[in-house]
Order: sequence, then structure tokens, then C-alpha cells
Amino acid sequence: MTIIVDYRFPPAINAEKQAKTIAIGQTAGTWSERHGHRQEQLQQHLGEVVGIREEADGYKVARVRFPEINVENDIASLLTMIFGKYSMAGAGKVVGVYLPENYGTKAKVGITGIRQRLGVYDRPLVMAIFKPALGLSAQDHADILREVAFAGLDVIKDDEIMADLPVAPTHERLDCCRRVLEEVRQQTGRNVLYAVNVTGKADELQRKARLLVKHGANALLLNVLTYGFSVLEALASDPAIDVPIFAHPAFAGAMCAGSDTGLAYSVVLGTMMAHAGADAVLYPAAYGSLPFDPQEEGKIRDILRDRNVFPVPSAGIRPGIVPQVLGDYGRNVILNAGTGIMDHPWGPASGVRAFFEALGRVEAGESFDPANLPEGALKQAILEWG
Ligand SMILES: CSCCC(=O)C(=O)COP(=O)(O)O
Repeated sequence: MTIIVDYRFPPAINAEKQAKTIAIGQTAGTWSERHGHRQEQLQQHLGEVVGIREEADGYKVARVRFPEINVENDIASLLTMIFGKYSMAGAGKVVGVYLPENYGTKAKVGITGIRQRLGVYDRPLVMAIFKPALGLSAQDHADILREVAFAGLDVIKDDEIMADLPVAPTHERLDCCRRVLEEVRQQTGRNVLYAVNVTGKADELQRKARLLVKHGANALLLNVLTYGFSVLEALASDPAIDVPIFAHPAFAGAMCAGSDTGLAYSVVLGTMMAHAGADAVLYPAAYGSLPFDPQEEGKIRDILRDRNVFPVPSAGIRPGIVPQVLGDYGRNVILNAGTGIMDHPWGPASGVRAFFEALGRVEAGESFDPANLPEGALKQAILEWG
């Protein structure tokens, strides 16, 4: 089995030379007469340049094939091989990684499992983020959750900035919110997922995750790129953690935003997340509040879905953009809004209702022109944010 990687180089760079440097430098490290007596041993580890194509803008994409025997079926050894030391070599960006189907860790719950747990099969899911991100007590979280959960919300997550802080310790947040989730289940028969942000040093984080699940957490949130892919892999392959893991993209820009350096967003937030065991992955939506390339967004969506991972386009999601999201994604998507729900002029419950009204109107093929909208939560949202 082999691993294929595409590297894109600007016109001023000798792509052929750099591709060879990668194929050797990132594998055996050297290939010269001096090591001739070990030729057979080394040969099986060497990468191979399998093609170079020029794009319309003069950039060249070099394809390098790597042997799978060089890596440990995980993301850390893979990244070290394909781009470790070379990432510091100057212009050159990883724009595609193609892995064997069974490489890495599979989502334990994924799209199908999340839908089963919620009992929702025929529509996009609606997700909220606790806001303000910091400053709320554990009881404040529960009070907000009561409002949005009874309004019909499917999933809520902590803000990624909310660590295990004295103002609202993680276990207290879970304790207070779990009671609300139970109330909602008893009164409506509906399940709502609460993705609790799990933080701490690697060993402590895993212990904490197990404890949270034991105490009733029905989903987890992980800042995968700041804590590391191996932390996600450890949680995803832990049988005691039988809840969906929502992967947050915080820090992705530090790896992906450079036009000629780093890795493409679709590699990090698509391929790597999907082979590290995430069940749902958040990433910026092109029509949201962060600048994002629609082509990269489309690639992420398709890569994730191919491995049963829920795409969660996020950041600046408002009820008014529901028609666009549904046009691009269809039903298998999670609509995730922080301020787009929490800052609704009539309060968070109306924020949730506005999303459901928007879904209903798209389903019925109805207009979003404020002049045609009935009085209600959606109209207020459109008047506020467009
Ligand atoms: C960059 S994708 C993650 C989005 C997120 O976690 C968030 O807090 C977005 O908040 P918003 O108010 O823009 O919905």
C-alpha cells in the first residue's frame, strides 16, 4: 500500500529538484554510493516522484509516492514523513494527500451514529455554541441550554476558548447541563447532544474525557490542532469513550493560511481529521465571517462524508444563509451558529426557531425576501443580519 502526496510549487522553484529532495530526504534521508551495500534495505523505504504537472498559472504540482512501511498507521508519523523537516524549506505547499482506505482511525459514531442518537434522519441538524465564550458560570450554561434545547436544538457545544476554568469548571458545566438534557428528554422525548470541551495535558485530558463520559457526557469537543492529532486518535480508539467527538479547527490557519507554504485546509481539516477518528469536523464556511475558499470547503465536505464524518460549516452562520448552505450541502450537514443563535434580537430560543423556520421555507421553496416573510423569529433574524 502506498501514500500519495501532491506538493504545489510556485513558478520560481525547481519543482522536479524539490520533489526528488522530498522523495529521498523525507524517507531514507540519503541515497548515495556510500550506502550501496544497504541498497536493498533502503530501496523499500524510498519515496518516488510519480509525476509533475504544470497548472495554468505556471505553478507545478509534483506527485510523490511514499511506502506505507515508513509510518505507524497514525497522523503524527505520517505528517513527519510527508512534510516534517521539509516544511521549513521555503515555498512549497501540500495540496493533496491520498491514503489507503484503512489508514488511521475510523469515526466510531460518525454521521449515521449521530443521527441515530438524535433520532433525526431527514433534515440538517441545528447546532449552537455557548456565547459569550467566557464569563458564563456553569449554571448560566444550563439556563441558556434550557432555552435553546426546548426550542428544538439538536446539538450544542462549548466555545473552544472555554477551558477547565474556575469560573465554570468542566465537570460543573456538565453536571448542570446534564440535568437540563434529562428534563428535555423526559418532557419531549428528544435527545440533545452537548459537546463538552475536553482540555488538559494529554494523559490528564484522556482521563478527564473518560470521566466526563462516565458522568453522562454524550459528546465531546476537542481542539485537535492545538492538542494534537494523537490526542484525537487516542480518544477515538478508546472503547470507554463511546460518544461522538466534534473536532474544532482552532489554529488551522497557522498551518494552512499561507498561499505557498504549509498544508491545504482540505488536507488538515478533511483528510487528516477523517483518518484520525473525528465524528464531526467544524471549519469556516465560505459565506460566513472568515475568508475561506469555496473549493477547499467543497473538498473538505466530500472528504469527510466519504468516511461518514459530519461536515459542520461554521463561523458567521445566520438563518439568512440557510438556502445557500442547503444548496451546497443538501441534508447531511450540521448548521452551527454561535452568535447567529445566541444574539438573536428576541433571545437564543428565537435564534433556534429562526433556523427551523428557514429550513421549512427552503423545503417549501419559499422566498427569504423580508417583504414576503411572516412576522416571526426568521424575519427578525433577516432584518438584523440579512
Ligand atoms: C472557525 S469554525 C468554528 C466556529 C466557532 O467555534 C465559533 O465560535 C463561531 O461563532 P459564530 O458566532 O461565528 O457562529
